[in-house]
Amino acid sequence: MNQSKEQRILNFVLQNAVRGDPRSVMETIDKYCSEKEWAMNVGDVKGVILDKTVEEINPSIALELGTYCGYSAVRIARLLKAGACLLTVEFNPEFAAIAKQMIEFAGVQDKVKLLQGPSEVIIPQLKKKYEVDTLDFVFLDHWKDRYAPDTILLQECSLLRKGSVLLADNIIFPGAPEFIKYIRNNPRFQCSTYPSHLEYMKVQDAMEKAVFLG
Ligand SMILES: CCc1ncnc2c1ncn2[C@@H]1O[C@H](/C=C/CNC(=O)c2cc(-c3ccc(F)cc3)cc(O)c2O)[C@@H](O)[C@H]1O
Ligand SMILES: [Mg+2]
Repeated sequence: MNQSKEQRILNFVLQNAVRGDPRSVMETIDKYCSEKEWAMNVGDVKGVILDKTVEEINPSIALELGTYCGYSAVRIARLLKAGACLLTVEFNPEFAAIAKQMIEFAGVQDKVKLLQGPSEVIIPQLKKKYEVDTLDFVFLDHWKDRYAPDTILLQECSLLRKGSVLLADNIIFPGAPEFIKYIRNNPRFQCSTYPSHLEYMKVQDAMEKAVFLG
């Protein structure tokens, strides 16, 4: 049975990146996906916006929705301080298995907990099963029609506190119109937009930052 694109990306990293070096893993994925096969990683351009947001918040506990191959999990985890943790949620078992290997190869496994399952099941489990109090940072990069319902669910589960920061990928392309409508008209969020470009393409995209006001 021939390999999936995601398996080819992982193999390229295992053969070309430096084990234990997160930046080398990121650069190797970016190289493969810009030169050989496009894939929906946040990428090196929007990745800088993600980096700056994570560095600004310096989160103790972060959540990512949509692990995919683990590119942004590695990107976020490499910036986390000692003792900080990224919880990343992925419901596709093949992608979860690939991401697990990617995260371990990069050497950030001690900072990352990969939770396999749909976000609407995992989010309500975060407090009791995963001992989360509130989240400092949430990166939304899963199915775009899930951004709004999951943002509502995070509030219903009391997982946001005054100052919690959400960062959403792809609000221009493919777009997340329901999320934008919800979040920009919601007085409990302070929103700002970061225009950028779609990963590996000369196409406009943007990220939306939303600070929960409590
Ligand atoms: C049930 C909730 C739920 N729970 C847990 N895991 C979930 C989940 N829903 C989804 N996942 C996983 O997350 C990832 C999906 C991510 C979805 N991302 C895009 O669709 C996207 C597309 C483009 C683009 C496509 C085509 C173009 F032409 C241009 C751009 C660019 C981008 O940056 C993009 O992020 C996969 O691993 C899913 O298994
Ligand atoms: Mg994306």
